[in-house]
Amino acid sequence: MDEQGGKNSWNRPVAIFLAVIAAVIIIMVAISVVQNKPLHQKYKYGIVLDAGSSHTSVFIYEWPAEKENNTGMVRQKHTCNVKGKGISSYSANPQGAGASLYECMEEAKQKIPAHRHPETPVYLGATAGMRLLRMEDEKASDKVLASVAQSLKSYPFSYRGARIISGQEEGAFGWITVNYLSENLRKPTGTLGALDLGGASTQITFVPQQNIESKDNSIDFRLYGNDYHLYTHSFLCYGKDQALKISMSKILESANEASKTDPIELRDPCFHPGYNDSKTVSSFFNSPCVKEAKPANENFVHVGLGNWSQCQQSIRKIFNTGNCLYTRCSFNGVFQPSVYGDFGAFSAFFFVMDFLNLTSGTLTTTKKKLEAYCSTPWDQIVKNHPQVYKKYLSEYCFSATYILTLLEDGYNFTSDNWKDIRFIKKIGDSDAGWTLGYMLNLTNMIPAEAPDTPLMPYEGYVTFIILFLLLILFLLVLVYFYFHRSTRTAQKDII
Ligand SMILES: O=c1[nH]cnc2c1ncn2[C@@H]1O[C@H](COP(=O)(O)OP(=O)(O)O)[C@@H](O)[C@H]1O
Ligand SMILES: [Ca+2]
Repeated sequence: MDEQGGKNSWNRPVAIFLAVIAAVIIIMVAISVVQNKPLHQKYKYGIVLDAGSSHTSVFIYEWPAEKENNTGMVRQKHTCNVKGKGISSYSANPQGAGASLYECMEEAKQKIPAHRHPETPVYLGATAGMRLLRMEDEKASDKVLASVAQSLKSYPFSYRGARIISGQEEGAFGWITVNYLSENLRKPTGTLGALDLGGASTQITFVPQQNIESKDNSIDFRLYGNDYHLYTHSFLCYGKDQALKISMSKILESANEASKTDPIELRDPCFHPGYNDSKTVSSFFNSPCVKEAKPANENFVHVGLGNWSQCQQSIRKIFNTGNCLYTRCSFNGVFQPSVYGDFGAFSAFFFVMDFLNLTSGTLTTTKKKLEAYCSTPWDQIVKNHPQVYKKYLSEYCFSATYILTLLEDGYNFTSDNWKDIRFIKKIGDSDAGWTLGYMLNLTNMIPAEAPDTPLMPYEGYVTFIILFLLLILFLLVLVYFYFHRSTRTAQKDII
């Protein structure tokens, strides 16, 4: 009896003690696991309106509420294209600019949960169309901005301003967008240059290897603890729509001098053979980019010739490659270091090259394909693409020739580094463009210093806790057997 009693008096309290410890640990761990579980993912939202020269787009972004400062966390949730032309086209009717935003802003109200509306920032940035309007008529551009501001304030979001952004901002924020989306910013690996082609301006931004000789072209950022020294330039009037106006006005001027016919015939190598359309002179002598004297005749006939190499010759005339006061220039006396690294080419660079299936291939094969395309008769082109908006369709030969000339003769890309240009629309779910970078900057979502090591994700945390629990149980079992054995040894010794 004594022996039994001796064994029990050792084992039972130890077993009870260990069981209590195990129960307490299990309960604590269970509470901790339940408490740390993200209830359900909470999102925050931001809205940016890209008021471009040709049209306005509304971008809605979303990101997990607790992860604002991590790279790659913000994604595009929705886009809406505002009906009609860009806001600068409302100069004679400014109220129309604000009213035009109605449908897309109503859509934004539907897409963003109502309880988030008051804290959702909304920004409008206007680009080159409004820069040109401001140059021509500052009062009119102020009225258009006031009209869109008034409209945006009438929505339940947090209005944060409507302004004309500078060319440097447009270039730099495009660069931030593509590098944020490619998750290049927290790694020591290289960055992606940004090439943006709009209707009224074009931007080039990259981290150069050479010194930046003009301070207007230099922008510094400190992002996630890394310093970036960027080269950027925005060429006003060198978007594809303004470039077409300049190019046509130059051909028209010489046609006007030579021709006695009325209306004048504008024989254009950049349009397809068989293309023939009556146009008015005022429809393109209506921009501060066009410097040529306006011909007296109001009407002219636009006749296509479909000659790619002549087209390129005529486009070259709009790039002035002399007069460089620096060690190297792109054109019009603008300093540019040699292009370096990979580039993402987006917006109209993508629309045009994608439509013509020219997004891959060498510079030589690209030129060959384009030559064949430009010489295809207009009726054949229309037959092949019955759905496509005729204005876009008629201009693709010009636009693509312009793109090749800008990249090769303007920015000095060569057949060797042509492959470094990637024509892209999106990275992941989000469009490449300046809007995302603009919002990230204004909401301080890219910190200058790298955030502390991110918290362990929930799944990792659960695994860690389970392993910890197994280890504790294993130790308890070991302790139990240790006492069990020492009790038995003690009993044997007694016997
Ligand atoms: O599907 C398309 N095919 C060809 N061009 C397009 C398409 N969608 C948009 N674009 C062109 O892209 C350009 C966009 O320019 P945007 O309106 O952003 O001007 P900005 O950036 O100079 O202010 C315009 O020239 C527009 O015509
Ligand atoms: Ca644009």
